[in-house]
Amino acid sequence: MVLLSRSLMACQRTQDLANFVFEGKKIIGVALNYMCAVKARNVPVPTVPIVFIKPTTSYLREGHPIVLPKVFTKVAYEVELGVVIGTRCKNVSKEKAMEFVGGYCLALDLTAQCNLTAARAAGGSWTLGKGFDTATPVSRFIPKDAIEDPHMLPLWLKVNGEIKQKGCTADLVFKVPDIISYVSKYMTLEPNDLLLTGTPHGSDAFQAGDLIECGLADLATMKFNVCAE
Ligand SMILES: O=C([O-])CC(=O)C(=O)O
Ligand SMILES: [Mg+2]
Repeated sequence: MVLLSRSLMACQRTQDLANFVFEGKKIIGVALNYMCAVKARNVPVPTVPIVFIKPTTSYLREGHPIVLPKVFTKVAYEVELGVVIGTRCKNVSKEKAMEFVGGYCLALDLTAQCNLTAARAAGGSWTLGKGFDTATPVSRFIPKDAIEDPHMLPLWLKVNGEIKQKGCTADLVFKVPDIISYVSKYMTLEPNDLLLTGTPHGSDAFQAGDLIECGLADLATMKFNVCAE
């Protein structure tokens, strides 16, 4: 009988679950969407949302570890408010956009920084650096009614018990209706599609063996062990 280490078994279980059916058809992210992150990077404030797509195979639920791909040397955590679309929509105005929200979640937009830098330098896409299996851990679904105002929510992230990110959605450059309205000019949003609204200042690299914990107001917390592929 072959004896497997606990972390190897965990990785294999996660790989089996890479085919998790994500109930939406897409995960859409917005980059550089917190004023504190824009200031920290010393870049101009975006004039339109910087939008990217992550594959649904990157989706991960609590109870399974984040698996860092061998090909990346530096993967960063990014804690984010996730917005779950409730009703199919296209070309919606900012005024009507909130009608199409079904709920929310706490999410991580894990990002291989080395790959992003290379991709940016080449003018290429961020697909691989943000799209690997397990790159989008998400909490349980938070019903829309549980959140009166999605732009007043504190969010935080700890690595091995040490606080690394602390922000508030009041600091978003583009608010939830701005993002829905903007993206829906280009593509139909469908029920359960997930929008990642960007991360506050403080995103940095983590590694195998780490414990990542994060929270959104008093609405959701989640934690993930990290293992190497
Ligand atoms: O990874 C990045 O550089 C951009 C991003 O997703 C964010 O700001 O949330
Ligand atoms: Mg992000």
